[in-house]
Amino acid sequence: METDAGRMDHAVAVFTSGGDAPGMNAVVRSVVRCGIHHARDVFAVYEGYQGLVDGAGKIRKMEWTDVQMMIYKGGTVIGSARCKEFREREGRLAACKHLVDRGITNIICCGGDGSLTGANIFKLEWASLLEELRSSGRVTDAQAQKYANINIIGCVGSIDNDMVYDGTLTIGTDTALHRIVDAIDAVQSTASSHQRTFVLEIMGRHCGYLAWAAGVATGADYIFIPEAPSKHDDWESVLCAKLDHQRKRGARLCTVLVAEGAIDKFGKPIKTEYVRQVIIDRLGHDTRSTILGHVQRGGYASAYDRFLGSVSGALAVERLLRTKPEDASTIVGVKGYSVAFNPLVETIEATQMVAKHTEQLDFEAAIQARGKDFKRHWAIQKSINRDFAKREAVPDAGKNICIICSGAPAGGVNAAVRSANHYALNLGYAVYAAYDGFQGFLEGNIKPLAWEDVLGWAGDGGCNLRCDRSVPSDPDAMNEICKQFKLDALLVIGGFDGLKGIYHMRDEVTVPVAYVPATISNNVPGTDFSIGSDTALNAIVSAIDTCKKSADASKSRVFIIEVQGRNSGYLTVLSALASGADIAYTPEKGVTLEQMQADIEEIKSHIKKHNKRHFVVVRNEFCSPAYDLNFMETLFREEGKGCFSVRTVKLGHLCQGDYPSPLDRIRATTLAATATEHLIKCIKGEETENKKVLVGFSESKDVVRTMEEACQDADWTRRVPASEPWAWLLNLQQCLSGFMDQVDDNQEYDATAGKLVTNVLLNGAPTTIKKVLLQPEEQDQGTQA
Ligand SMILES: Nc1ncnc2c1ncn2[C@@H]1O[C@H](COP(=O)(O)OP(=O)(O)O)[C@@H](O)[C@H]1O
Ligand SMILES: O=P(O)(O)OC[C@H]1O[C@](O)(COP(=O)(O)O)[C@@H](O)[C@@H]1O
Repeated sequence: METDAGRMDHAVAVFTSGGDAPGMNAVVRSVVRCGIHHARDVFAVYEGYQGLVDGAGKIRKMEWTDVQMMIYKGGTVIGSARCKEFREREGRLAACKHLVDRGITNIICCGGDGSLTGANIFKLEWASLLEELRSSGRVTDAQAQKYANINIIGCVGSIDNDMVYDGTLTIGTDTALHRIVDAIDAVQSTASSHQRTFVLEIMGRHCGYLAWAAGVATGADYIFIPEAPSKHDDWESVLCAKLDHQRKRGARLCTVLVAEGAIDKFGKPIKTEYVRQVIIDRLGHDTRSTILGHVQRGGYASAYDRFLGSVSGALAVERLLRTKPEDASTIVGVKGYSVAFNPLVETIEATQMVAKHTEQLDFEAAIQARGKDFKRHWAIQKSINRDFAKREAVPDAGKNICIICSGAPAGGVNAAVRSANHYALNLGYAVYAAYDGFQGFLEGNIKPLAWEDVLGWAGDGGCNLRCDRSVPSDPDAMNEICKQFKLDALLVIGGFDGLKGIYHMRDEVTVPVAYVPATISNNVPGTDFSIGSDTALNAIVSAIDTCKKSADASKSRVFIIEVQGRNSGYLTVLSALASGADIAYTPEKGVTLEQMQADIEEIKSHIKKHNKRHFVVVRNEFCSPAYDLNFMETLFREEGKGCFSVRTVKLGHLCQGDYPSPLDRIRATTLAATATEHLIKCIKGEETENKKVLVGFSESKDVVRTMEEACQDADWTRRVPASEPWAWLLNLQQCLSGFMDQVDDNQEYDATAGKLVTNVLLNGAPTTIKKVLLQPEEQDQGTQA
């Protein structure tokens, strides 16, 4: 059996297969660059399995520069196809031969469950395919021995988010949500003008995730999904009663979403046109329908999908390097900032079970099999949408919850307020709003917030309750206001300073308080994400895309782009990673003159050796107390010595974004509902211990944490958590951009846990890495992009 060291010279191939999904290009880019980083030959297989079967020019060796300017694009630059031949042994035999000829035994397949099933069949059959080729003389004995094993890793590319696995979203889902939510926002504004009802069909043959998520993000009134049809025989009456009620309470429009594969409880398909006709016939609403179709799969990739594709591709390469012949194939799943490798066969089986349960009309099993979060999140959506006028009598009616927005505006805050408001009202609790943050609260600027008041807030940017940065510090004053307004609980939505205030008064404030983190800086301890950070990332990434394209049209230009974030480099690192920027200067690492000079020299060397035309430096507003944007511009221009031109952009408050992103709306809705649920438990006396909590995310799951737990590693002076879970992504960004500075390689890959959560990319001496990154052009001059 060959040794690990012996396998180091085997090449890696990456292909995209099945339905295309935005973010696939980020996977390809990441695999190519990480493979080269590890001194491997990397091939891209064009047109999915068809390329493997056809061989020849469809399997191309990739160089560093071949994957430039592709991260932002939708679809897949290397093509995808549905290939009949690969379903037959003859086709797979041809594929095996083409791979052996090129010394490829490491495969990364980015596709849906069909593609990954094909990959598994290929792996299981590999030995017999090889033997057939050897016995017929098409490969030599030596080749058969050398390439006796094939390693396969899957990355899930599918806009449907239909994989049942340890991983939050599949690649492409978030971008599809951007397209869907944009379309629904647009439709809602015209629908509102004419008081219309719109029925929209959303993709998802077997999976209702897109319809659910789009519904939550846009505040849709009714959602049909395959896994959870209405329990009523006559769903038409239920739908119409709901829409009628909405209208009578003042809603100017109604939105109904129908997943492509929606069915009723008898398994009969629910078609968009039929729904429209029912609404016209029974309610007489002016009702229109729109089938969004392939628009949902197209367009530029969202920031999250670029992040997801980049991390998945890199970690797939890392995993391949450590795969032993006896290891089963795995699928990469990303949750928060950590990665899980899921067993391929079991994952696909679990995924297919959902469709089977649905076919058998066992919907309880279907929604359970989707994963427990889905069931819970579906229930949250239903609670928010429930018709509160018809609610059963609630013992705690007469209790009041007050919402306070603190800090700076962040995309999704209004969705959080809407969610908390509807959730609480539907359970019989009155909701109050404090205007102008804690300042307003302490001044008694508090008013009831009616159900109708927050209509349309799911997609609103800014902060409709108005926020301010004051930090509360007087618990007596807080208690006095609660007493005066008969407030039984507080829901605070905001950034670091509000949390700090609540944390320090936690024992003195008498009412329960739930804190939902919301700031674009993503600097709140106790959570992986804060509301608003995804909107900000998308705004920044889109601005960098524009600058990159402008720079690419010029001859050798460096853009230095300053982003917000205060003492947190989150926005800097994540936007650099997602946009394919070259250099990221963060407050955590700081920036020295020496570092900038080294980077300038590196830029010059890239221009000479790789003929690269543009460079992007992303700097955080606080990355250096001494070297501001103007200084950097002067330094780069002066030391560039005419080799490149320099332009600067200070994004400032544009980082806060305009309309909140789908992810922020969904995160906000879920967190606020979970927080309100917790407050209600406290009011009811069901929760007696943890009455001051932070409701945030851990590995993308919503979690309720005590203030002590959440704030245990808060650095109160720098206003950041002492350990930032995303910190290792700077290493990945550097690896993928080819600009690596001095790195620390102390952290280890945890083989027992099967998890890669550290800077494993940096194993090996930094100087060697740098050299490897610069080698490809020198090795093979002929393959420029
Ligand atoms: N059981 C299988 N055996 C061999 N190849 C398969 C199998 N299932 C799918 N494939 C290959 O994967 C391709 C894409 O699969 P498909 O189900 O269409 O898309 P997706 O990957 O998006 O689920 C197919 O065209 C075929 O080439
Ligand atoms: O609007 P202001 O008060 O000038 O604040 C701008 C700051 O607000 C933020 O957008 C968010 O601030 P926080 O980090 O305090 O939540 C920062 O990234 C930025 O520096």
